[in-house]
Formats: sequence, structure tokens, C-alpha cells
Amino acid sequence: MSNDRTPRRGVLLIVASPSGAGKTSLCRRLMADHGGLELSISMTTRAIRPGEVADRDYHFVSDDEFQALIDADAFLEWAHVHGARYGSPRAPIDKALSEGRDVLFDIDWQGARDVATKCPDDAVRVFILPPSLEELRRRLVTRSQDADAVIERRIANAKGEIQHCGEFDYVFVNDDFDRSYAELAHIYHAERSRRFRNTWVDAYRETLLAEAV
Ligand SMILES: Nc1nc2c(ncn2[C@@H]2O[C@H](COP(=O)(O)OP(=O)(O)O)[C@@H](O)[C@H]2O)c(=O)[nH]1
Ligand SMILES: Nc1ncnc2c1ncn2[C@@H]1O[C@H](COP(=O)(O)OP(=O)(O)O)[C@@H](O)[C@H]1O
Repeated sequence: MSNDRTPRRGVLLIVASPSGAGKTSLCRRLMADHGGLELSISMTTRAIRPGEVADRDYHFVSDDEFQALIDADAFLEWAHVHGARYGSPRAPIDKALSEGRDVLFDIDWQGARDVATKCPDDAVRVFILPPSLEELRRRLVTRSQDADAVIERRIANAKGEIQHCGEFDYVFVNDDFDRSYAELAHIYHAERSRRFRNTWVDAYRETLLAEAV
């Protein structure tokens, strides 16, 4: 029997959380463990942080460049978040899906809602809650990549984001990192296995049924 598991229909796995809850760390590990998963690298008008790498973490662009991309309909979705603009470029997503790969998004609730409206069968939305707002602050301070005023703004925005967690398909609390990672990986594996995504099964079944026994 062939080991070919194509064609298949890709998952658009969206991970959202308030800033500091741990979504970037969880997404990085999921990417490292799964070769068939492509990270959607967003465009943003916010400043680059210490430790970030341009075109790996984000494509950093000016306001004018971002506007030109909106005008060219180059985003699957975009939104204002924490005073900057962020968007998911359409072309790499279309390419990954056409090649049968899955796409991982680290985007906010507005982007999650938009992608789920545009791609209702393929979007899978995961929301990550912090154990407490006090712990959220501790993580943002420990990460030490943002100025105090930026941290305060993110904490102030956290409640607004948490209010939207009811719109998501899956929600869990990121207390213990390894346990949370296992939860995210299980969600991804289960969603990948859904029958309608695995269109190769039709041909596989016929081969099995034709096998002489
Ligand atoms: N709608 C949307 N949100 C995004 C996109 N890229 C990042 N975000 C969200 O913007 C928020 C701020 O991201 P960032 O500046 O990296 O801060 P962090 O959440 O502290 O890592 C987070 O909620 C991200 O998930 C995007 O392309 N579209
Ligand atoms: N389960 C956890 N327990 C303790 N610290 C964590 C946990 N998950 C993530 N962190 C730390 O919290 C900080 C914020 O995590 P990050 O992944 O950057 O969050 P986000 O992308 O949601 O803003 C980082 O320093 C990260 O190492």
C-alpha cells in the first residue's frame, strides 16, 4: 500500500490569547515538532523588539506600506491591535493550502473571527487563557521585551480580549507549559484527522477493497 497521504485539505489553526499568555512559545514548539505546518508570518506596523528577527517573527513595514497592501487586497485579514496594524498576507496561505499543508496563525480575536467567517470549514480557533492577570503581568515583565507603558497597555487590553474566548472552538489555561503544549498538539492532531480533510482516503479505501485475500 502507498504511504501517500495526499490529497488532503489543510487546517487553518488559529491560536489567540491576551499578550503574555504564552501563545508565541506554544506556537513555536508546535512548528518545531510538525514539518507540515506553515506559520503565517504577519505584517505589522509595530516596532521590532529586541530578540525578534525581521521576516521570521514578523514582516515589519511602515504605515504607508501596510496601506498599500490593504489597497492591493493582499491580506486574508487585518486588524488594529494595541495601537498598531497587523495583517495575515494571503499569498503564502493560499500556496501552503494548495500544497496540502496546514497553516498556523498567531492572531487576535478580530482576525480569528474574520478567518472563521471567510473559511468556515477550515478555520480551527484555539484561545489560551492565563492562570490569572497577576501571572500575565509577571510573564510580560519577565519577558522584558516591552517598555512599562507598553506592558500596562497590554494588560489593560487583556480583559477585552478574554471577553471573546466564547467565540473559539477550544479554550484552555496555560498554567503548566508542557501540559498546555500537549493540549494544543492533541487539538491539532485530532483536527488533522477529520475525515473530510483526508480526501486521499477515497482512493485508499478502493485499493484496500480491491486487495485479494
Ligand atoms: N488580526 C491579527 N492579529 C495579529 C496578527 N499578527 C499578530 N496579531 C496579534 O497582535 C497581538 C500583538 O502581537 P505582538 O505585538 O506580537 O505581541 P504579543 O501578543 O505580546 O506577542 C497579538 O494578539 C497577536 O496575536 C495578524 O496578522 N492579524
Ligand atoms: N506555562 C508557562 N509558564 C510560565 N511562563 C510561561 C508559560 N508559557 C509562556 N511563558 C513565558 O511567558 C512569557 C510570554 O510568553 P509568550 O509566548 O511571548 O506570550 P504571547 O505570545 O502570548 O505574548 C515568555 O517569557 C514565556 O517564556
